[in-house]
Amino acid sequence: MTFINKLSAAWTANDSLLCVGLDPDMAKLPAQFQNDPQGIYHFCREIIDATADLACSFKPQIAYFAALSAEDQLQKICDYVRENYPHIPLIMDAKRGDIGATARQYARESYDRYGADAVTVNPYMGFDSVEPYMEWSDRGVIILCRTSNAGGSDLQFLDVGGKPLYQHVAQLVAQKWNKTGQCALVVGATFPEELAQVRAIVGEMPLLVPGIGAQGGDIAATVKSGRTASGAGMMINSSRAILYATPTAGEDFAMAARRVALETRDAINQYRA
Ligand SMILES: O=c1ccn([C@@H]2O[C@H](COP(=O)(O)O)[C@@H](O)[C@H]2O)c(=O)[nH]1
Repeated sequence: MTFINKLSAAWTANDSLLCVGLDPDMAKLPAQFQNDPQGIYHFCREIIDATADLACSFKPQIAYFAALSAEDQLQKICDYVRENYPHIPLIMDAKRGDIGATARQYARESYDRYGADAVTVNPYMGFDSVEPYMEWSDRGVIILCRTSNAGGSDLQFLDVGGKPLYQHVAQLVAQKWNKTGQCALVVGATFPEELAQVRAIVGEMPLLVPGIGAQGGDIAATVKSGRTASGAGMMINSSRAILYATPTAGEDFAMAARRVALETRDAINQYRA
């Protein structure tokens, strides 16, 4: 099954456009995980179990693991998702970008080592830096387009032949690079007008949309701007707001994460029609 088909099935099975981000920050983990050498794995596993029926995808951000030399734990987390929730797409947020020969090694890392269904990549080095990822024909290639951070405007808003660079990237990917139908784009929830522009350019192409939750993106505006005609088409990511939800009376961290994931999934669903 291809990444796009798996994603489409997960949207339907869990009635969800919510992508649960796995960004384990040691300083924010509950105390019991801070003294455990496998604490990152155990924490993420509980988050995954608590939210798997509410998510259309899981997105580990590789930096949080690499910074702590915890790649072994990332590998175990990926194995755990594939074994226990094989119908939920796993997106490796790596934002890689390099010459073709090196790109192929990065693709092997995400697809073969971690078994990810899709990986985020940077388009700045051009098509020959993205093409190697497409050799894995059943996997997804999610290309940065209009990122959620304010500084993204420094380059992504530059005028390129009468339109901003991010629109040029959207057009290039939709019309030229996506020959195999494996591509998706990253567009931040913090820029709903640009999200609508990208949707108009790319048709039904899936969009990974970070920026709700901790970054403050508006859910209603995000969904209205980015949905497809069928009310899907997006993986709307939230990481810190779910991972570090403050427990209320009688809850533990995983129950709190589930509560916030459920509220977020349902808030998104309100605007899909
Ligand atoms: O434009 C982008 C691209 C990627 N991200 C990543 O998404 C999550 C967001 O985490 P929150 O805690 O929900 O803010 C994180 O892994 C980023 O690296 C992004 O925010 N913006």
